[in-house]
This record gives sequence, C-alpha cells and structure tokens, in this order.
Amino acid sequence: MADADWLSERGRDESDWRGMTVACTCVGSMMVDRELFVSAPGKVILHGEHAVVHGKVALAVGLNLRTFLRLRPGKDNGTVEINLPNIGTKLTWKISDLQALVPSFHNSPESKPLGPSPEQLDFLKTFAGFSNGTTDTESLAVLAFLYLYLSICGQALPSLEIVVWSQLPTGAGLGSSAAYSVSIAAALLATSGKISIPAQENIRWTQAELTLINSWAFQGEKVIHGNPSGVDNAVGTWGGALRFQAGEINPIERVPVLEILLTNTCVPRSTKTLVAGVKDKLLKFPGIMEPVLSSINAISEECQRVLQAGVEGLTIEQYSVLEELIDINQHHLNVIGVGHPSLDRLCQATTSHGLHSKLTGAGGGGCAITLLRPDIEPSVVDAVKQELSAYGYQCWRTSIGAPGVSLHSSSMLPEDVTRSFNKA
Ligand SMILES: Nc1ncnc2c1ncn2[C@@H]1O[C@H](COP(=O)(O)OP(=O)(O)O)[C@@H](O)[C@H]1O
Ligand SMILES: C[C@@](O)(CCOP(=O)(O)O)CC(=O)O
Ligand SMILES: [Mg+2]
Repeated sequence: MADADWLSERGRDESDWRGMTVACTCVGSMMVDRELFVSAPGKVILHGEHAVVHGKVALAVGLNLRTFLRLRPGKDNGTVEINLPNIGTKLTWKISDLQALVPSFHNSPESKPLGPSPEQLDFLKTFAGFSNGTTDTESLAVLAFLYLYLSICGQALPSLEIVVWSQLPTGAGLGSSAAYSVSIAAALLATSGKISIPAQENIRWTQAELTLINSWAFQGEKVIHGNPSGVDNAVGTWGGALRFQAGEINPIERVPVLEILLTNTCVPRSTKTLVAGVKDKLLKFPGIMEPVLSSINAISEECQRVLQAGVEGLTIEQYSVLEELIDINQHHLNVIGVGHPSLDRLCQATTSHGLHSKLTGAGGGGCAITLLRPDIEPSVVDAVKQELSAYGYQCWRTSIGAPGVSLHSSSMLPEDVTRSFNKA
C-alpha cells in the first residue's frame, strides 16, 4: 500500500475540490502529440453500499489514494499498448487488427454512451483470447480498456501507449475499478478531442465535460461490475462528498472534517460476485430483504442530516449517533450476506477499544472504516493498529474528501507515481 501522506496534505490543502467552475483551452485536432497525465480518486462509502444498487441512497466521499494514468502517442504509430503494473499486465495490439472491430463498437459522436452488450463483450473476449466465462482481474481490466478505447476513439483509432498505476489496492472496496475507468475515459476523451485539455493543472474540466467522463466511466464499470449503481464513478469524477440515488448525483457542499482509520483485511473478493449474491437474496426473500435495504436507506438519510447539522464541528452527541449508525449498518450488511469473518474480527478488535467500524464497498473481505473522534488518544489508535496488523491487516489513518478527476503536469506528479511510471 502506498504512503497516503502526501495526498492527505494535498486533499486538505485543495479547498477548491467542491467548486468546479473552469475555463479550458481546447485542442483543435483529434490527437495530442504530447504526454497526458490524469488521475482519479478512490472512494469510501459511508453508508448505502449494495442498497444503492437497488435504488436506495448512498453517501460516498473521495479518498486520498488515487489512480494515475500516463498517455503517450505510440512509438511506431501502428500500435496500442496498455501497461498495468499493479496487476503485471502489458499488452500490445496492432491498430489494423483493432480497426476491424470498430463497426461493432463505434457510437455516433452525438449519441449518449451505450452500455456494453453481451455480444460486444463476447467479441472482445474472443479478440483478446480470454475464455468466455472469465472474470479474473486481468481480463476485466483489459476488456474495460478495449471497450472504452473502441467506443470513444472509433472514428480514428489513435496509436497510444497507456500506463495505469494506482495507489489503491485492487478489489478491496475502495473503488479502484471506478478510478481506473474514470481515468481511462478522461484520457481517451481528451486525446480524441471530445473534451478539452485544460491549459493548467489547477484548471478543471467543465460540468458538461465531467458529465461525459462520468457516463463513459460508468460503461467501463459495467464491464467490470456487471450491474454497478454508478456511485463509485461519480465520486471518481467529481470527488468531494456525494449523495447518490438512482443515478442522481448531489454534491454535499459542506461536510465536517471526518478522520477515519481505513483497514484492508487483505481478503480478496469480487464486487461483481457480491452484488450478484445480494440480488439473488432479494429475489428469493423480497419481504425480508427489502426492509433491510429500506433501513440502510434511512441510515444514509440520518447520517446526512447529522453531518449537515454538524458542519462547523460535530458535537459529542452527534459523534455518538454516527457511531450507532455504523454499528447498525454493519449488522445489516451481514444480514444481506456481504460480511466476512475477517470483518467480524476487525469489528471486535475496534469495539474492544471503544471504536466503531463497518465494511466499505462490496464487503466479503476488503476494507472497513473506523470512525475516529477528534479527541481520541494517539495511544488508542496505535493499539488498535497494532492489533489489526497482528491479523495481517493493513491500516492507515486518513481524512476523507479528495478532488475528482484531474489533469497533471509531469513535474507536479508525486514521487511514487513518477517512480512507477519510469519503471513501467
Ligand atoms: N490499477 C489497476 N490496474 C489494472 N486493473 C485495475 C486497476 N484498478 C482496478 N482494476 C480493475 O478493477 C477490478 C477490481 O474492481 P472491483 O472488484 O470492483 O474492486 P474495487 O473497485 O473495490 O477495487 C480489478 O479486478 C481490475 O480488473
Ligand atoms: C457494492 C457497491 O455498492 C459498491 C462497490 O464498491 P467496490 O467496487 O467494492 O469498491 C456496488 C455499486 O454501488 O455499484
Ligand atoms: Mg469496484
């Protein structure tokens, strides 16, 4: 896990992550002839995971761990290369071979992004040499890339070299799939002239451009998740804190500073499988499961109310309510079948120190959040961390809220990112 310190600082310093008024310099041509660096944040779901897939409210915030993408024009002008060092994948295709796929993918420039059809996915699997029912890390990442590349750039396939490297653990509940899809969508839209390339690092894309990035990233999430709600790609695009329900994205403009302990149980799991499991349960026991999802909805509503009432600083009573909501939701998430013994152990360990935790993201292992009150003794946090590390878990203290998708200049990239790009 990368050290998140630089980003915690950056997240705190960037007071503009909620304001998105921008002025951009547009590129006239269809292709850029220079490097582009794009990044998108991971996310933490405070409340509403899984329920949000079924139309309930989720509250989610950007995380100070990001996925970075470097795009360069291809060396020989005849190939596309995707290099994914986190998962040890590096693949190259000839543009002439990819060109044959274009008629099955390309949308007209005016049309809205469309989701991948089963036929298109089968087509891509055959092209990339993946077997049909495959759901492994590499094939999902490669299929999502190819889907976005062919759909966005279909008019004139550019020769490119792309490296994507992330500070996020993949498949741990922190929205790495969405950060991956958002950064690829933004880079491909920019390089094909469908959105501008802001002239300076501190200038953001317009709302219309962010909306386009988000809707393409959602299609990438569909390739990876099957049936995503869209909350993760919305946070990856806009950052900050969002209330999300049935595709409606409402930024929460002011949120009190919240400190959390983020813990990765390092138990691998697949969002796609867990989401499908909840759907099966809901179909099997609608009368039992629907009230649980409604209760999770009410938890999200109550949490939002408390956060907005405590914008200037949460009171002790408000912290107590937030802690109770965390406990109730963790029980609900167990009921809908997305708990795991590793998460039970984590909750027991933090409870024994008076702290409250819940899983975040799809569950089944992966990550959990533990709320830290501002007056907590550092010795308590150290003791909890020590206990969790003894289980083989990784934990780090961070604050929530981070900027959404961003363009960078090479000189402004953090050291760990530059190092990883140079090695790739
Ligand atoms: N940096 C990355 N490099 C390659 N693939 C990635 C990267 N980040 C995410 N992915 C893709 O996203 C998948 C993980 O998505 P998911 O199961 O939704 O977990 P989460 O979004 O919680 O990390 C991986 O299996 C992989 O296909
Ligand atoms: C379980 C869910 O609510 C969140 C999944 O997040 P992640 O992929 O585990 O980071 C699914 C979704 O909203 O699409
Ligand atoms: Mg995901």
